[in-house]
Amino acid sequence: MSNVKVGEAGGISVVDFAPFLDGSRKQEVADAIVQSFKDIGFVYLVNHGLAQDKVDGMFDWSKRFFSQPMDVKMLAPHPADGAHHRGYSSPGVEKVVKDVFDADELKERRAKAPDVKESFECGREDDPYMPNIWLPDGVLSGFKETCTDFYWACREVLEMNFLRALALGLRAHETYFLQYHTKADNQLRLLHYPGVPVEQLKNEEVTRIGAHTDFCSITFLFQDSVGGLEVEDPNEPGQFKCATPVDGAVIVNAGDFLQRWSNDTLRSTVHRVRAPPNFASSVGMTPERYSIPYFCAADFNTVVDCVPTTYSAGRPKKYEPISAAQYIMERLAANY
Ligand SMILES: O=C(O)CCC(=O)C(=O)O
Ligand SMILES: [Fe+2]
Repeated sequence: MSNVKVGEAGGISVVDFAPFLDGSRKQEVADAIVQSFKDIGFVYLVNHGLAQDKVDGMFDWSKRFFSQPMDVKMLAPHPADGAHHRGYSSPGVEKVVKDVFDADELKERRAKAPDVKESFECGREDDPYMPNIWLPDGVLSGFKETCTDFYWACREVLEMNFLRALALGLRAHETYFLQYHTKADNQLRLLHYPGVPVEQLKNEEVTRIGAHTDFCSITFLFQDSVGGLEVEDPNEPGQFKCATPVDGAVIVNAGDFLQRWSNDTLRSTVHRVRAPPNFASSVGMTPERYSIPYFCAADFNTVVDCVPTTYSAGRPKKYEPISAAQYIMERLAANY
């Protein structure tokens, strides 16, 4: 029988998700995913179930959105308050950092090397904490519908099935994580990295996205063919490997909340976006790049304790129970 692990990119396993979806080899696929999350915190999934034309369609709309003049995009402005993460952020507004909670230090770092990217964020329509911020009716008609449709497709096809696999791989009940992800407190993010001089990226005058970890439970990431995503080697801190684009694959990674939830069994690994590998040593401009992360969080107000199979007398719990809201709000507020 063929292997469920069908390849590797940047030291990260490429796993065929089809035998999970059709039920033929669920445990085997689940084990391969969890092994990769234990080793490096990332996994590529092929045959993940989300139709390629849906993904392509979302990228097309993302390009249409970002190619609008600034005054149009600013009709759906991200609020100044970083905790309300919706709408459009122009280049340089957000600086993704890790463990910087001091406002002055954040300001200093942002001034030194702005993240040269623009983004658009949305969530479920009925989110009581973070209402969506759309363009006014009649402006770029179809954009909202496409985002909403893609949001729910990621929820139903990717998140629901992946959470089942994760639980099985951790030898918990298959529905263990589902019971904490009932509300779809997720976030769809469209990202555009404009072309910048390679030189400026190399000497870190500007960054695309600085080294960081995600803070939710899991992230699904679609990237175009440009490249530049790098993942830290957990065995060699400070060394990054290229997570090169793999045709038809979605990259999945564990966030800080899942690492904590799994009592540090699964890793939330530092990653960043730099110049694409084939441009790293040349002069001129890097091509622009588009990516689409989909962040999944546990129900905001439900307190979670460590996954029962991840602690024992010999491996005690390292963390107190916490809700996603408490955890995420602290982290979000620090990024703005
Ligand atoms: O653009 C990418 O490939 C990575 C984006 C990312 O890491 C993030 O938005 O958290
Ligand atoms: Fe990230």
